[in-house]
Amino acid sequence: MTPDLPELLASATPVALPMRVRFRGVDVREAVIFRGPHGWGEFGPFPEYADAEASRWLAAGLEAAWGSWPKPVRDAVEVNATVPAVTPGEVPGVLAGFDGCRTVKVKVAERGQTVDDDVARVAEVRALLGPRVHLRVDANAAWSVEQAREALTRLSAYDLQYAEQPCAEVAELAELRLVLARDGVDVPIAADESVRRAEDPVRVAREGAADLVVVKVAPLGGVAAALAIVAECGLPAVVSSALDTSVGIAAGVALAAALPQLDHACGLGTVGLLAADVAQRPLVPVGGEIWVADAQAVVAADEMPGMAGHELTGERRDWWLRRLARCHALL
Ligand SMILES: O=C(O)CCC(=O)c1ccccc1C(=O)O
Ligand SMILES: [Mg+2]
Repeated sequence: MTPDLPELLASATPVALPMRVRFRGVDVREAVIFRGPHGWGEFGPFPEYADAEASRWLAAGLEAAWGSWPKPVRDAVEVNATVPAVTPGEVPGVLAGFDGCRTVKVKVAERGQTVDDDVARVAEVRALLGPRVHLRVDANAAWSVEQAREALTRLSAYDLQYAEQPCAEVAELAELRLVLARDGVDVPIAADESVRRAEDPVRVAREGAADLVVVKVAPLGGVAAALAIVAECGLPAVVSSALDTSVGIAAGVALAAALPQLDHACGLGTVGLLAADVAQRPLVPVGGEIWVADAQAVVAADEMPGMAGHELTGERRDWWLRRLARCHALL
């Protein structure tokens, strides 16, 4: 499943895709796209990640291009809209990129903002979409237990499906679950960073610190590895993206399609946050779903015409190719 380095470098193309909306503090998403005998793969660990962590992202890309994926057990995957930490006025424009989505994830606890900003954003989504849509929030580990208690108590007025990674530590998540239960605040807790960036991705489940787990193919080292982690966790799973191009999203769809049980919409609509994509037919939700056959078609395509005009050059290109080589050496 692992090609030698020259074989990998032969097709490796570092690209930079502009974003429609700033997300995670970035407005250009960079990644390397390559092609193996089975199709296209993506390597796009965030720039600040060290090589050991980034090499798992490479393993996932190589699984797509040189390996294979488990058999799908469903034809389509329901997808959520993802709303970055924008102002209420920007919410309609963001939602317009997510056709037919009946679940919305709203980013909260952005640095430099307040709980009032979060409440205003969540209230705007609820007001625009009505009571039938599922709303979840994602704090990306930014809150203390006390801050999470206060924020989620206020946000629970808008009926939340769950709160994703409200605090950083497993022990904090466990404590928060007890505090919310004691207060009668009905907001389930999902673990994201506690799974994808942890030494032991199953610990959060073992310690009863989450009601469900968010799983991402690239940081967990591939579809097969992520499937095994979900099985070991024994909790409901939500597949999410790492802000990938359509190539990485296709791997997420493969995971979501192979899970024995899938009861929640998945965070795989994020191509809608990009202003450009590599694929001929970008893998965005239609009617709130992505079809597994469409994801398979992206990976098997002969060409990635969207790469044209977005190839990195010079220092940035060299940086990505050197990083790719270092991570390859770690596999
Ligand atoms: O889950 C989603 O709706 C979209 C993906 C997403 O939020 C995300 C994308 C890139 C990096 C981190 C995250 C995150 O879930 O924290
Ligand atoms: Mg998250």
